[in-house]
Amino acid sequence: MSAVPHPPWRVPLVGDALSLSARTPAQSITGHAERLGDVYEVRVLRYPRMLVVNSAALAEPILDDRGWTKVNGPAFRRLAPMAPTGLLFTDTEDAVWRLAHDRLQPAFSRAAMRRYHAAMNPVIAAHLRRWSASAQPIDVGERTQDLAYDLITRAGFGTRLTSTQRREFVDTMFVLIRTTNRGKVIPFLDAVLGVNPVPPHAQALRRHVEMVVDSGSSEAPLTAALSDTDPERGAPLTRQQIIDQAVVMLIAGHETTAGTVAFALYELSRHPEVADRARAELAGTGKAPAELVYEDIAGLRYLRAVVDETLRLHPVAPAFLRAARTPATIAGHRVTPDDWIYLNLLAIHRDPAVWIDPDSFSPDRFLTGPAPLTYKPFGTGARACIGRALALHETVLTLAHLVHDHELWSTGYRLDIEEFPTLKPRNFTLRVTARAAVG
Ligand code: HEM
Repeated sequence: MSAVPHPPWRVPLVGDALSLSARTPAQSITGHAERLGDVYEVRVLRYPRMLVVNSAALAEPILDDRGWTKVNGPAFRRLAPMAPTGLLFTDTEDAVWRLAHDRLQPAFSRAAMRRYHAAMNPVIAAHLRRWSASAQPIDVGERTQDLAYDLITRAGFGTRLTSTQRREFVDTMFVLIRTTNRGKVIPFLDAVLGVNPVPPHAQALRRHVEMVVDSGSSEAPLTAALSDTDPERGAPLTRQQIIDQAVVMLIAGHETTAGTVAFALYELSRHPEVADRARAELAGTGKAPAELVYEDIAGLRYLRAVVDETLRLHPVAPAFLRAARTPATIAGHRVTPDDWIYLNLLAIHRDPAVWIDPDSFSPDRFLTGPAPLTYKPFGTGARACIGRALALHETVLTLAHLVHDHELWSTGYRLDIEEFPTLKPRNFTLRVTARAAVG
């Protein structure tokens, strides 16, 4: 059995830390693929050995929950103390994961999606009016984040926040991620110290989340699901569990969709012909975006393909981790249940064995048949994203408003991807004007 390749500069005790960028870990892990191939090993300090899987063929069997299970890597481990029972952080075998999952499921049903749709439409229209009222190019990262946070608090919880309150949450979250991410200063310092404290900002963040939950409307899907006590779904959630789930919903439910809308805007601004086709599709509905009802969104197949293609090229959650349930092999290399397997979507989604011309932005590829099994921007199996339907609906609806009512003007931006920890275009600016105002 041959040795598994690894990045250059491996150092005793420190391992491969010198070959990884603490600022852009996912991109630096991917950067080694060209030289090291479809599978290679990364060792960092006392963390388990990690096998990076870059090809669709090697990834496919690992997507099967029967042989493989989710593990939480360093990023999740650092964030877990702020919401210990949160859906994202608990083990599948942990009873609280099943309980919270079953309680939250109705918040993503078709009936719930109809409610989100009705609540989201006016919020999106109001934000976009402000985008196009700006004479200057807008900071897309800031604007998409503000919009996505407004959407999840209003449509999900029925809580109306001021822009200052929204800014406070987003700022606190950034500081929290930055301070828990001490690895950005000294890579993987947590691993050396073996500590995982609850930083002071976590208290401020939890207080904000408590306010969102307590001022929510019982009609709103997430508030209703979290406070539901139907014994059919098991024990009611405790106050701590409710706040933990709300922390996860508010963070996972806005960071990711904001990044996806931002990447879609980046691609649309570079491909005006794609924006024109999406516009033509919308014109075919005979309705303005604000008049679209929930059922109309499923008919916007081209716009949905734009979102699918955006998430293929720019999976905002760039990887997920698995471990073998029993000893197994990957490309002839033995792995044990203690190893971490890093399913690298940045590489798997561009595997030339599966995708024609993989680096080009071509939504049409999603119109010709089902996506390959290894297209997994929302993860897989029991631990796949619970918010997938909401995220897709929200992104398509936002883009519908954007392309129908606005013109996008490139500022010549060159893509630079930030990891925080989800991906987004760094310092991306764009000019957005109302279409009626275009002369
Ligand atoms: C484009 C937007 C989104 C993307 C790309 C995305 C991606 C993902 C991925 C890849 C996972 C699996 C992580 C793993 O296996 O370790 C996940 C899990 C999760 N996502 Fe999302 N997500 C998005 C939006 C949302 C939204 C809108 C919500 C909630 C409102 C949400 C809530 C969650 C939760 C709670 C989990 C954990 C599920 C569990 O472990 O049972 N996500 N997401």
